Amino acid sequence: MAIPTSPKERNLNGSAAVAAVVPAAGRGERLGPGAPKALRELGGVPLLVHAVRALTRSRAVGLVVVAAPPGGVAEVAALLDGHGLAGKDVRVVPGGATRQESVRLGLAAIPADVGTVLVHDAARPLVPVEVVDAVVAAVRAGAEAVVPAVPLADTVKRVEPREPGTPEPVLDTPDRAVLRAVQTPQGFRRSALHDVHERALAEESAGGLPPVTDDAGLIERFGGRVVVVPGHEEAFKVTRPLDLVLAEAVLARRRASDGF
Ligand SMILES: Nc1ccn([C@@H]2O[C@H](COP(=O)(O)OP(=O)(O)OP(=O)(O)O)[C@@H](O)[C@H]2O)c(=O)n1
Ligand SMILES: C[C@](O)(CO)[C@H](O)COP(=O)(O)O
Repeated sequence: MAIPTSPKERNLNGSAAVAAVVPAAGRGERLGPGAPKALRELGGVPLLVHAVRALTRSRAVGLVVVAAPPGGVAEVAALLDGHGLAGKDVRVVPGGATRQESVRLGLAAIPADVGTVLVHDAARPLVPVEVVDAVVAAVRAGAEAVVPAVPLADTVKRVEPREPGTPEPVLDTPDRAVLRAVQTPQGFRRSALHDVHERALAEESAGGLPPVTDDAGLIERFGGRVVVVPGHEEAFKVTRPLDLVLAEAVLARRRASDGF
């Protein structure tokens, strides 16, 4: 799949019109023992490189800030340069102890005049560029926060959690028609995302709420509005070993159809 070389969109002063934060500092415990998940390979290439390439295929994305495992900034920067991303505006900063903190640290490295920010998991290596562009378009059309999502294939039940292996009482079965499985990149008006991360940080010192699992959750927590746009089944997150098997199959199918 060729990466278009069209010029990136810039603001009047030449800065990136859209910037993306890629939280990549997780350990990947659910994937099993090994390197940090972002550095695990898919088709011989680290997941992080696939994820950054997926973002840079969008003409709109002019800057990518990667939140790397703490202590791994130089290694990640060298890795990205070694995979043909040296010419792109890709910066690397140390991530944090949670995904929320990693995003906040990545956001802090984005110039103040960038108006639209994406947040995309390094663990979602195969997101099609059409999803990236659709999220950007929805933010540009006025949405404060936008998440790509897909309908659920399984029924979902709310339970009373118990220790692993102990049967869990079912509380209810939400109507699947009103549920969506949320993906990334999530898109935001930069000011909105910055404000909610700062508010969450301020509340943390006062024993605030637990970290959110997605950035749109912070917008909701502080009363903002989030809208869903269609995601894509290939934008799944590599979390467990079977996900890597699926990702290899998807990548092989793409390479076969693209002739390389
Ligand atoms: N402290 C953290 C934790 C997670 N992430 C990133 O957030 C994304 C989604 O998180 P997840 O899939 O949970 O990754 P891990 O935390 O690495 O996985 P696990 O929970 O299995 O350890 C990943 O790209 C991960 O690198 C991060 O930047 N900083
Ligand atoms: C942000 C996310 O990918 C949306 O589904 C998801 O919440 C990340 O969860 P994780 O446990 O940090 O992987």
